[in-house]
Amino acid sequence: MSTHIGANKGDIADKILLPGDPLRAKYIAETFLEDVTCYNEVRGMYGYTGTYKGERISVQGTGMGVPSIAIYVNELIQEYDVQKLIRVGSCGALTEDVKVRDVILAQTATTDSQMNRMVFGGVDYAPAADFGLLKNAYDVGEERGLNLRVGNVFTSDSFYRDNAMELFNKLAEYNVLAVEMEATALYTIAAKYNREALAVLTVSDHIITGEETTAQERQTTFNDMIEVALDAAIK
Ligand SMILES: O=P(O)(O)O[C@H]1O[C@H](CO)[C@@H](O)[C@H]1O
Ligand SMILES: O=c1cc[nH]c(=O)[nH]1
Repeated sequence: MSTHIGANKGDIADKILLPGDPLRAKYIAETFLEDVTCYNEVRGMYGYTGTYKGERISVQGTGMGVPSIAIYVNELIQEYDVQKLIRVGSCGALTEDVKVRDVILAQTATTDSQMNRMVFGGVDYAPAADFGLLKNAYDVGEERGLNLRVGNVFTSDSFYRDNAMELFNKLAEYNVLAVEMEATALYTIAAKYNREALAVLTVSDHIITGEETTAQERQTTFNDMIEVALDAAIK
């Protein structure tokens, strides 16, 4: 057991999907995996291991925000030796050319989180996706005919902020495609331990146009995102 994960060594596969919502972890395990076992219920942050197309793979909820995902990613790497980590999350679009239901592969993650500043002092470290995983996910998405976008996302330390549009318009001007809350931490911690990481994100709403997806649409596009992530992980 690690501090926040109630699994024994060996219970967790070397490849893992990481949704923010633990109930999305349950949905992924029940819908896409076979021979599933639940290895974690600590804090209701469900974790499951099963097989996908014959390959062993796990899925673990991370909670929302940098401090929460950082706990799970640190423990998954240091205590359970996980090698490939793919976040599967939702995001809000910032640029006009990104549409709701699009799937975004986060090539890098701009952030206002203090996490890297605590490590690098005055240097602005640029957290980046693993190129092999990014390429796999892009190829898989293309084969499926999905409208995939690749680029910079903003990992925000707060969901609600004063004068949000001022910042969001500036980020859009610099071609930051969308806002979410975890990718930067995943990429930085994975880099520290020389592991492969990627964030695959579904656009659930558009910050600029106000467009939103219905629950049914979110389900369908989440399925596209999950299958891209699963196929990229085993490719
Ligand atoms: O859908 P998830 O993976 O939780 O991701 C997004 O949704 C949450 C905010 O509603 C934040 O965690 C953000 O990153
Ligand atoms: O607008 C959004 C949508 C999902 N996640 C976020 O952080 N913001």
